[in-house]
Amino acid sequence: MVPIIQLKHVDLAYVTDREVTLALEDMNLSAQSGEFISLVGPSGCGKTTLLSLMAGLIPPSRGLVLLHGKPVKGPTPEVGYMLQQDYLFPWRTIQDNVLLGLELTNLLSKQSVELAEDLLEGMGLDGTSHMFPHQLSGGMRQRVALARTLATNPDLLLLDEPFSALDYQTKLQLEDLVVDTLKQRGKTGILVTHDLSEAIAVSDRVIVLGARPGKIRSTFEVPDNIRRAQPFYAREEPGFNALFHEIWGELEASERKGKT
Ligand SMILES: Nc1ncnc2c1ncn2[C@@H]1O[C@H](COP(=O)(O)OP(=O)(O)OP(=O)(O)O)[C@@H](O)[C@H]1O
Repeated sequence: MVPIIQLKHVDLAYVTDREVTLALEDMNLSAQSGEFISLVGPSGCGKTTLLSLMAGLIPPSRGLVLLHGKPVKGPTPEVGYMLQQDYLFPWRTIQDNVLLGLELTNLLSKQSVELAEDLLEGMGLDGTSHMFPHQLSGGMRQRVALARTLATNPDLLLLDEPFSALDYQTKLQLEDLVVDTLKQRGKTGILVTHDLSEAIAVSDRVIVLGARPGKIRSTFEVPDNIRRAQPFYAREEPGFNALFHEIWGELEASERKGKT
């Protein structure tokens, strides 16, 4: 099967008039449709850069980034991006925020309002359509951001630490919601996180990147019993702690290598 997203021998160098920073070197990565992958690694190893490449926000300096087997030429509605901050527009209603992506891509239709209502209901936010972002809690705003990302019906969702600014309870609830929503819709998710237990609880695979220039250091398949459990309960499954310690060891080794 053609992977939904694939990076082949990708280098990414940031060039400024002062210096060249090689953020990624010979990166090879692919995700199959419906998979959920987490990327973990030391600060500055290129995780966000990797998502920016997949989102078509920056082109690779070398190599290929392929979406459904075709080179990524720029941002596309097929790829959704969710960040740590919700970036809702404070002057727009919740409904208008949800519909922003459709509006920007000229895809608004008579059915759009209904779609926004359905998405908000799916996020447990019925009745908020005509409210404004400041009237919602941080967790609710992040749900609106998820609804907005889903409104354009992307095949691939890129998630850059979307839960890290939330309190612990809300974070666990949102992890469940995101995983459920993606599974139900058969979407692919790629999550960047600094929270290793979150990475294991939500993913099919956890990929550990080495210190800059980022490369894949190792890949861990999450066992079936953990994958099948809801993220909240996955943490209690047999084998969870052992896997956590194994990946933690890799992360520590990767950090140490970066400092030598
Ligand atoms: N626009 C840019 N111009 C120059 N260098 C950049 C730019 N963006 C990122 N970098 C550098 O590229 C490297 C990778 O950055 P990136 O943000 O992808 O790492 P990260 O793994 O996501 O980090 P963190 O976990 O701290 O968020 C870092 O050394 C960073 O300083």
